[in-house]
Amino acid sequence: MNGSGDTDLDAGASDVEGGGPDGSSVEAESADPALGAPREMLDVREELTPMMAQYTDLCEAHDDALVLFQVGDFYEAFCQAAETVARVCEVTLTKREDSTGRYPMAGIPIDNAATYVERLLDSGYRVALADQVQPAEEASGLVDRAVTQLITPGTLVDDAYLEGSAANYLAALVREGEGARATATYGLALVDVSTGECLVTSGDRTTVAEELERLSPAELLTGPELAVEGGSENADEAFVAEAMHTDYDPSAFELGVARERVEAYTRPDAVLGNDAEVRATGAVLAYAEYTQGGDHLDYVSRITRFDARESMRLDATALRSLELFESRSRSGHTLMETLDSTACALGRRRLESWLRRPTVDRAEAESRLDAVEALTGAGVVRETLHEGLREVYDLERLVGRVSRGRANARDLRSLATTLAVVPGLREALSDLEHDSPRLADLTERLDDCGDVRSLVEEAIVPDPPQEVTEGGVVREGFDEELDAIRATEREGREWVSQLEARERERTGIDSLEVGYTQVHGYYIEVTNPNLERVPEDYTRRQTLKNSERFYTPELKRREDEIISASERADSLEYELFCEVRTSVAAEGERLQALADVLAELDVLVAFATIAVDRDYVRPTFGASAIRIEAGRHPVVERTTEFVPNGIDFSTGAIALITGPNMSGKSTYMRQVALTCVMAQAGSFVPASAAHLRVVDRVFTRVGASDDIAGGQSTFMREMAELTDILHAATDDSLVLLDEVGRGTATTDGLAIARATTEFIHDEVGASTLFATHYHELTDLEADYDGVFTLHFTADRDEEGVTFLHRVAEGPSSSSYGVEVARLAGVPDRVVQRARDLVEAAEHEADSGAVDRDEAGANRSSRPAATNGAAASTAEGTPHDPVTGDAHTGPAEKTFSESHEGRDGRAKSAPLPDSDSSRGPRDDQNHAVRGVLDDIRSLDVARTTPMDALALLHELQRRLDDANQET
Ligand SMILES: Nc1ncnc2c1ncn2[C@@H]1O[C@H](COP(=O)(O)OP(=O)(O)OP(=O)(O)O)[C@@H](O)[C@H]1O
Repeated sequence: MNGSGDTDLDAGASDVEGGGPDGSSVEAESADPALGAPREMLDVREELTPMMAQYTDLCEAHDDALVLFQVGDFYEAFCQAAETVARVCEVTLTKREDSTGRYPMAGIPIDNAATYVERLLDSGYRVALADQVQPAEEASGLVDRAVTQLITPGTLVDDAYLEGSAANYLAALVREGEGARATATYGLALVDVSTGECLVTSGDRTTVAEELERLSPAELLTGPELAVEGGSENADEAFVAEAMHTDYDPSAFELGVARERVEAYTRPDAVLGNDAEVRATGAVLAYAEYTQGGDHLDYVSRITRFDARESMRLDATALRSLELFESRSRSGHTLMETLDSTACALGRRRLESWLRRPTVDRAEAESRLDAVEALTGAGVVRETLHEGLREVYDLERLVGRVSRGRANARDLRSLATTLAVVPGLREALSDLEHDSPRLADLTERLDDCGDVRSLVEEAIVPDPPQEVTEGGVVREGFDEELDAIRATEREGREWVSQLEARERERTGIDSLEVGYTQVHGYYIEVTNPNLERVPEDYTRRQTLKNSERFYTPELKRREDEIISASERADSLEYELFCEVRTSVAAEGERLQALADVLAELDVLVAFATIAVDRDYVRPTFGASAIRIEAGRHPVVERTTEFVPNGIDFSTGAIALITGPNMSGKSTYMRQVALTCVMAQAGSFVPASAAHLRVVDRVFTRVGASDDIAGGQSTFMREMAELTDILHAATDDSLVLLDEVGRGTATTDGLAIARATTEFIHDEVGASTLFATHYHELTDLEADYDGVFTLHFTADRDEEGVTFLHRVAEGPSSSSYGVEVARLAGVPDRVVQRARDLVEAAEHEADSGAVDRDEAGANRSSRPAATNGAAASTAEGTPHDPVTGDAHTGPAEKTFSESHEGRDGRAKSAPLPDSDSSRGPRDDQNHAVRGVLDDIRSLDVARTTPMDALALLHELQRRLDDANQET
């Protein structure tokens, strides 16, 4: 372990934080008494026993981690660390007493250490395993101990800690460039220490923050420039990562140091990337090395630079609301889980990566789809490939272990088993090579690494033991010297095994027995009554109650021979095993390349199998608008009898969707997005036909109730997300808006919804699905060519409402909100009262509509609509967001209604600063002046986007109020 120098954690950094993987912050490490040398031991340092002095030294050298100190079969912790271990691991707190004092002590059994270490990791600790690195019998006094592994959430390598096959990333983040954050370049590097995968990207703050969220590392290192006065920049919303935050040695982030390290991991002609990328990569590799014992990590041989624009952008909100990897519903199902019919861990990780980053390269998507199509038509081949791939072990992690010198003989046999599968896969694929260039290429790249396989199969026994130092690992015939030693050992044992019969015959003692004990070795046992018949060459070894034990000079000689042969065989076997492991490690790159092919093949086979089993169709890509026929939601259809619904954006880019609650609007919108994600990942899609265009980004603003996190009001959060969408969406984006504007007053909400639709129509052009309970919004269809309406239907009879989950053209007439309330169990009296109110409102609306039509004021003209929110609001009818009922009334009526309080009284109170002697126009001018003054006095440089939004909202409200007062 390299505990000092340039790879040491910055011990002096008092702001080093240990945050739990759950993102919870824990005390600064320097303040956590469980870390570092125990104070009570430091006080008596000179008098400490050698073992306690060793413990103190190791704690001091690894003060970023909780040190677990091997004492025989246990890992021990002392003092405050013991108290923490006892509490977190729920083990007994005991005491250790010596001449210097009594120290709290807690121990965990080494055999079962993983369970306890995991608990410590979950509590936000890094764990340093201080192992005995010298056999106890060789030590003349104190046994040597050293930290052999630093276990941190982002650098896990042991299957016992890693959750399934998912990637586990350590990330480093840096900022390059002085000046405003907005103009700086951010660099992000991630490494999965278990597999050697390394990803690097850079870009502006938003892009990099998004990638950070998308790849969701378990641990995050930040460059020193990101630590700002009063806390870390990571506290800033853009970089909220659910990762443990580690401040690492700043020198590792220095450009020169980082460049040197990155160069050691890349080919001489490799393009290293910009300074931000180099610094982030250098730092992430330095820390990865540090945790793994300080050595270069040979198996990290594929540093992949990527550009966020190469894949469909999906921010954390989109990932969450589309339930790609995490479910928010009770069913607990996700897209990943629904599509995961992969056969091996390699494939599972690749599937996750393809879904997390669907390609925007049409040729790449088409090439994957060609391969899937070829496989859908070849059931037997598919079956053969799937069965073969089921035998494939996690080759990437195996290679990682081999390369770190941590693989045991079983790992090598697993590797050989995996390689043995490859010829069969090649053969199966040879039938399909002509149908898909991609499959042909994969077949070509399927290197069975026959030399590696032969080496392992010749060297290692088929079912080797877990331990590699105790013999029984190397195969007969692999090494002449080993065979000779083993022959000696075998001969010796055979001689001993026949000794009993020989000696019985020679002495005439029928009860004579030959045996062996660990302590005394071989013996000849004679019971007391037969002692006088013992021959002269017997020497007494041990006296028991009823017998004596003896040895002969020949037995002693044979015993020494056997023991020395056995010891020599064990150590020679270990030596040979290590040689084999090193030879395999030297082929790491080839094996990783094979892993890459197997991973991809597995996903393609899985996609094809699912496509056939679930009746998916191959999507086509083109420049024209998205058209999906009889589309389904891939996850919901697994558990529900699903009603297919299509979408056709060729009639317009913006679909306004109305319909009762629970009718299927959200499901419908999500299924369109999921179809695009799946297609760009390379999968067939759940539909009868799908013509798609490559989507650069999916935006979701879905659900108003679930965003209270982050301390912002729901509405603020909703508006912030809307801001992001309106700024960043392009005409290649897909935007899902679910009830935007619901979080505020009806008038404002409708105004915002309308203005948003207009803006997307005029400025953005993105394919947009907008589910809304503001039925007034559907009027926009008449004003804008690009806007069309859809609605969900339901049957209503005396029994109540039956949702048909079927989409149809045009706006809906009613949304049956009251019936949903009834279904949900709202008391009858309330339901009945609500029905009466709805009826009354509908009645009023009907008569109003007649008036309005007669007055010729039924539709706003386009110029009026583009006047913006205030104009739209004035025209819009407040819509009950709870029942969702639509009842288009006369503009005049709506207008006056919107000024009535809940008690029905007109809101005629003057604005606080209005002068009652002034006329309405004066009031309006006064309000406008006030707004202008406020804008002028605003310090733009010091205003955050959120403050600006809030202010804008407030100013709009004031203008609205003034407008209405006139
Ligand atoms: N096409 C469909 N076929 C069958 N069941 C469906 C379909 N679409 C939705 N459902 C089911 O209907 C229920 C309601 O769907 P969803 O949440 O999409 O409705 P909604 O209109 O968005 O409701 P709300 O307005 O209350 O948010 C869900 O349980 C879903 O599983």
